[in-house]
Amino acid sequence: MSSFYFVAGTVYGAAEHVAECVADELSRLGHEVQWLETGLATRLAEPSEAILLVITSTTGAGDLPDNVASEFATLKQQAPYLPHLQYGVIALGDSSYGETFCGAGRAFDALLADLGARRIGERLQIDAIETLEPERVALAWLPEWLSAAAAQAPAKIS
Ligand SMILES: Cc1cc2nc3c(=O)[nH]c(=O)nc-3n(C[C@H](O)[C@H](O)[C@H](O)COP(=O)(O)O)c2cc1C
Repeated sequence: MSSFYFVAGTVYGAAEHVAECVADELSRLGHEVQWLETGLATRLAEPSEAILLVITSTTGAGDLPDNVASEFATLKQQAPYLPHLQYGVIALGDSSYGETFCGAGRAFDALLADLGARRIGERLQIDAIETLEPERVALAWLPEWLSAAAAQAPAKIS
């Protein structure tokens, strides 16, 4: 069994639904999921075997959803060094927004990398123009991401 921390940023619920579907699948596979809604910087700085999965939509002009914006700001301000942390990112967006496409997911990815964390696999970007069922895209991506996790973090995936 492996442990995953989940952070879900959402405005209208699509990213939250994706996160719930992915969490259900990880639970079904026997893994443990812990949702981090507050105290993100403190929890991530603690030594842990948990792998972080950030699932977030983008709002405004490349902005973070309100429900994760202050946690993100605190993480950036406290800037804990996170070399023990491995993470993945599922970014929901809409490519018709042009340069701000999936901006919130990209911002989380860049901040975590700046803090010394290591991303597992590639960031998944789900375009609302291409699918009405983002959870299907995420669930199709998950096995490959878990394989990458097993290759990159064998001690953490079992
Ligand atoms: C007001 C508004 C602003 C948005 N701004 C962006 C944006 O800048 N970049 C982007 O990629 N998607 C943008 N989107 C698209 C959403 O990220 C996308 O529809 C996503 O699936 C919504 O997920 P949610 O229901 O979890 O919030 C925007 C959507 C709305 C309604």
